[in-house]
Amino acid sequence: MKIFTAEQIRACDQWTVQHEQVSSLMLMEKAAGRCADWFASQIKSERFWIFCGNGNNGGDGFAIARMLYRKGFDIDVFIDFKNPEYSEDARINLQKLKEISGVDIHDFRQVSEMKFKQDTSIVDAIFGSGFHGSLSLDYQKLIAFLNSIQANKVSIDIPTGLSADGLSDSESVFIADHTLSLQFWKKSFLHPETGNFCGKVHILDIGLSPEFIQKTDTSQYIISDSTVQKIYRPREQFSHKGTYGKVHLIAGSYGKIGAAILAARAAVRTGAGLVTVQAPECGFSILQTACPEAMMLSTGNIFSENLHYEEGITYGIGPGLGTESETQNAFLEFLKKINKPIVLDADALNIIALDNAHLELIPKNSLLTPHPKEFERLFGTSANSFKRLEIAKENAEKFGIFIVLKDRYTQIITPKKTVYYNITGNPGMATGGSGDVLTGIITALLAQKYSSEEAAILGVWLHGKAGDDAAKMNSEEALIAGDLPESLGRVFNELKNSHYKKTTK
Ligand SMILES: NC(=O)C1=CN([C@@H]2O[C@H](COP(=O)(O)OP(=O)(O)OC[C@H]3O[C@@H](n4cnc5c(N)ncnc54)[C@H](O)[C@@H]3O)[C@@H](O)[C@H]2O)[C@@H](O)CC1
Ligand SMILES: Nc1ncnc2c1ncn2[C@@H]1O[C@H](COP(=O)(O)OP(=O)(O)O)[C@@H](O)[C@H]1O
Ligand SMILES: [K+]
Repeated sequence: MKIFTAEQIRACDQWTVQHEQVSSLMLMEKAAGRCADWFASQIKSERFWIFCGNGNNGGDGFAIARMLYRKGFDIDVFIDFKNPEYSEDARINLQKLKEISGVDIHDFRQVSEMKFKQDTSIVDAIFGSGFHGSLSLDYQKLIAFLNSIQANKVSIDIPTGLSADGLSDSESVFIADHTLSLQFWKKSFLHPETGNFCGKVHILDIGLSPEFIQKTDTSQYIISDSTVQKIYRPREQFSHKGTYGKVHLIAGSYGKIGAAILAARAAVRTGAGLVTVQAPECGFSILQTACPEAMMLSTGNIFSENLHYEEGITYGIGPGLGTESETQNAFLEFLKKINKPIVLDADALNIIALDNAHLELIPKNSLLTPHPKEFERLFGTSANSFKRLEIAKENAEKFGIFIVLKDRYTQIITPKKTVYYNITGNPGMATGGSGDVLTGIITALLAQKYSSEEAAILGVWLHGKAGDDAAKMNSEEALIAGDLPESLGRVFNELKNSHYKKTTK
């Protein structure tokens, strides 16, 4: 699914009005209808306070107010009495609303004097994708007041004060529990500094032109279920373990053998034909007990100093590896021997980060899976996550590598600077060892002859889905990394079923 800028969304809006049998007023009616249906089916409140601005976001708010009133809800609408200028479609919808005697329209400056009943929901239709600059004092006070109220809060299209494309200049931003975004994801929903204001994002299809969407280029995408279904290949009937590749995980050291176990369990559950763990002997008995499906190769006593290289193996290196000087030397020598894509995580990245020259040793099309701190060690600090993404793009291109930048919405950055955001997963996965599982998953997919790009996209999606399945079983709080490989089976079954549904009657 493509992510468009605010400007592209505006162009899509205009194109739809010019090329399809629909006026901008009808489009607003459709958008408002989808929102009103969502409110009626998802929100328990009997009454709504709807705050409307002077542009089309406000227009959506007026139409939503009318529709919710007709559905039997108690509605109060708040506008800016000091500014009588409206966009054409907002003006028409305000007029329609004024014709309904049961809806009270107030100046928003009166809100703090009004009695607030507990089950009221607050709707923010003040500013949407047309917002720029910062808010005047009156609006800042309004947003501060609304943010201070305990209520269910919903933003239409985008929380007021936020920009669709990145950081905004506004100091005050409406804090929503839900954002009903029209047709598209916006980039700002996907980054921590801005996404925190959106609450849960719901994308409502308002039927904008598929032709425009198809022909308009972008370099940023959401990984949708349909993208993953196209990548996924079910297993072949006449296959054997050799068909599904040999994985070697170079992982674990004294006190961190769990990381190797988690990666190994994930690799066997992701369908690799044969999995071997290269680890120090101190971990052998626990590894062989915890994951008997995997074989072992010794790399030392309590840390790795002697790595084994063989042709035809897919390597995933780093979880719990340690950064002893012997391990550093062994790993860097090992890198020089490899000429096909590998997966590098955790301490493998920390060793590379010790010297910029090490980056040159990474085979082309390899996958690096840093969390933000590891990313900083590799490529330097950045002021915010938008700048970090730009640095990631430059380096992915420069070194011909895929960077899997782990976050709430993990970003995959390709050597061509395309960005894929993953939206599966949940905060339950913020627990030690989740990243080790991802290394096992991606390495197993690479071994099964998925391309680096496919392995990254399918891998992060599967990992997040497994997290969602595990949270359903165990709650986000009680989720532990070891649950993730156990959940993969249900995720694969779902994926396989949707694959066959697409190809059979
Ligand atoms: N994307 C689409 O296809 C559709 C979009 N619609 C709505 O239209 C919205 C975009 O409408 P607009 O382009 O009119 O933009 P907005 O309504 O988001 O904002 C523009 C209005 O806000 C004012 N404004 C902007 N920045 C301000 C600031 N810092 N302080 C005070 N006032 C400020 C402008 O003067 C203008 O009146 C979307 O967010 C969505 O809600 C829907 O009506 C239907 C279809
Ligand atoms: N709030 C969150 N929502 C969704 N996924 C998350 C969240 N926090 C962490 N994750 C995921 O969990 C994994 C954590 O990886 P990492 O930090 O390397 O953990 P570890 O080093 O303990 O294995 C990443 O894949 C990340 O995307
Ligand atoms: K809004």
